[in-house]
Amino acid sequence: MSTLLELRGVTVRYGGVTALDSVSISAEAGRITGLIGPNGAGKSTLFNVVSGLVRPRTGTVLLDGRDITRLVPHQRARLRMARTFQQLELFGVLSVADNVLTAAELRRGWARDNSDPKAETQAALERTGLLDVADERADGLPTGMARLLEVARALATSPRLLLLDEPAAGLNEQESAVLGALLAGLARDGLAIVLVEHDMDLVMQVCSTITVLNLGQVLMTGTPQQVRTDPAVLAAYLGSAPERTA
Ligand SMILES: Nc1ncnc2c1ncn2[C@@H]1O[C@H](COP(=O)(O)OP(=O)(O)OP(=O)(O)O)[C@@H](O)[C@H]1O
Repeated sequence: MSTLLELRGVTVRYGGVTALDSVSISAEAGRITGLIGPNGAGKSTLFNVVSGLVRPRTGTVLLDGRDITRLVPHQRARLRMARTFQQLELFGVLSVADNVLTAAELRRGWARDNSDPKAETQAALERTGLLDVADERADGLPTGMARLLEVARALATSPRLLLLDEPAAGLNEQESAVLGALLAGLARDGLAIVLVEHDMDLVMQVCSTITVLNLGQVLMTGTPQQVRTDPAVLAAYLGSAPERTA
């Protein structure tokens, strides 16, 4: 598998707070890379650095070997990276299908190919199991489906890198399992996925590699099994998430 995304020595400071301290992490095509850590560890900041919303004080962001550190967000999106947010960012009054179509049309606007936004929308809805609710208003969806819609919208831009910020927040066990199966399938199709998630069962099940951040630093990078049993990780969580699944 080839490395698609690489961060090298990325440091971000907000005033006196070091949100990321010389962080290096990579994500490969065809794999789900987990990014976990206690609240305030720097996970959202790292996503902001990758998507271009925050410029690092030092360090480099590479996509497919190309230095994209200085590109602004829309330039990066055109390089086919998509992101979902912790807070749902749907257009509530639009239908499920129109939420996805909006993204597919945006993509059509910048991509120089003859993709059909309607067909892309259909495919994304089918992939995420939302065809049956295509005509419903987005703000009427239960949380589980709304999270899937966020993923569908990201998929409609035909990404090769997908950044997911807590996609399982508010989902029950069964919905998380559906999401996990969807993400595993997307990775099998070649997508590089970076998953920030507090649902440790999901993270441990679908990720091939996990990086643990704590107070802006990489505590460790390893397989789920290595992370689950690492004393420093357990200490950082002070008896919370990871060891529950051990
Ligand atoms: N815009 C900002 N201004 C000042 N400090 C910030 C800003 N954004 C984040 N921080 C600080 O940077 C650190 C990292 O925050 P970040 O939101 O990246 O962590 P996180 O791991 O995503 O946390 P959570 O799991 O709670 O979402 C925290 O100390 C946070 O208070």
